[in-house]
Amino acid sequence: MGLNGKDMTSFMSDFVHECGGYAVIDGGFATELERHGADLNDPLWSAKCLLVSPHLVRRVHLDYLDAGANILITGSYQATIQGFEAKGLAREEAETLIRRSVELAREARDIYYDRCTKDSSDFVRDGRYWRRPILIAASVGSYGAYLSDGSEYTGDYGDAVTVETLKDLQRRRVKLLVDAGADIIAFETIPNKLDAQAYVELLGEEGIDIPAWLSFSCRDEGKVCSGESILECASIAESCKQVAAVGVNCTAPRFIHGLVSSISKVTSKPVLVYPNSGETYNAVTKKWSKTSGEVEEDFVSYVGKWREAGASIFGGCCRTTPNTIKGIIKALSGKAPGDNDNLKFQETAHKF
Ligand SMILES: C[S+](C)CC[C@H](N)C(=O)O
Ligand SMILES: N[C@@H](CCS)C(=O)O
Ligand SMILES: [Zn+2]
Repeated sequence: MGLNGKDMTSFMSDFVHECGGYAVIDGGFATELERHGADLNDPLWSAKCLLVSPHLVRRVHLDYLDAGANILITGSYQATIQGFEAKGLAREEAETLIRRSVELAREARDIYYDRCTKDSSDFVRDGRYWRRPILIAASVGSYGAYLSDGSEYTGDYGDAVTVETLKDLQRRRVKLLVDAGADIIAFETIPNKLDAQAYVELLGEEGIDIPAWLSFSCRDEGKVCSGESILECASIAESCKQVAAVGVNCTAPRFIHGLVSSISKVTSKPVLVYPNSGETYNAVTKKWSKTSGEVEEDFVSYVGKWREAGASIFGGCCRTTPNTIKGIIKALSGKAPGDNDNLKFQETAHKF
């Protein structure tokens, strides 16, 4: 059964509360697939693994649950019907793979909970059963992600692309992700206002009955990748009651503090951040390289500042790993996952 508008708006603030004041997203999904040996030099990028190595997708989700994440982002970032059809798959097969992305994350969550129940020393508290709240966020990469030319970092789609073009790409895909049992839609790495506008319209037009978040890729402390203002983009998200959180992902850590401060000025929704490592992506070679002349401070050392600026949901994007997530949790809680005292943060809320 779906949520009503009011519940959708408060869905993530309720979840953050349930988690103990802040929630932790996973880290780079594609990055962890590559660490397990996947070759993602393909127009489908990480979505290739839904087709050729679904066991690895489940494995990566489990890696992030073991690291302590409260939110798993599915492997559907670049999984589109059109993208799979271009590979020669039938429409039905494409739709099955898109649904499968959510099912694999749900399976990982079930395996994780099952394992926790069996190894219950971390699971029983004051004689009662508790389990860490875990959400499945269905990734919807932007139109630029589908193009597979790195334009999620420029926001430049050319004049021929309209809001209708973007909605047509995403419409069926979003419904499949919802029907497969996602808890929330993660519209992510959004580089411009056009994409944001399309998502907000789509949520209303299609009567999507689960909440969504909108997360932008940004070029500096004040602008999304297209050069448009983060304030204007965040305001589009703020205007939609189905949007339960707004924030920034796949952006260099050094810009996040300023971006969170700006976003916090125009929204009462929870602000989420899951930056990348600060490296630069080459869409031709599909490889990352260190940005010349820039030295990133340790990602984790920024986390406290992001929290002070108003963020309450934290994770990592490209080139971050389960270790990054463990570091984030340590920075926020002062303890590593697995420490018993950490139950306040890690194991709150859900009572069987
Ligand atoms: C977030 S980027 C690194 C994803 C990959 C890109 N859309 C590509 O296909 O090259
Ligand atoms: N959820 C995607 C985002 C890419 S920017 C991933 O982590 O691979
Ligand atoms: Zn990323």
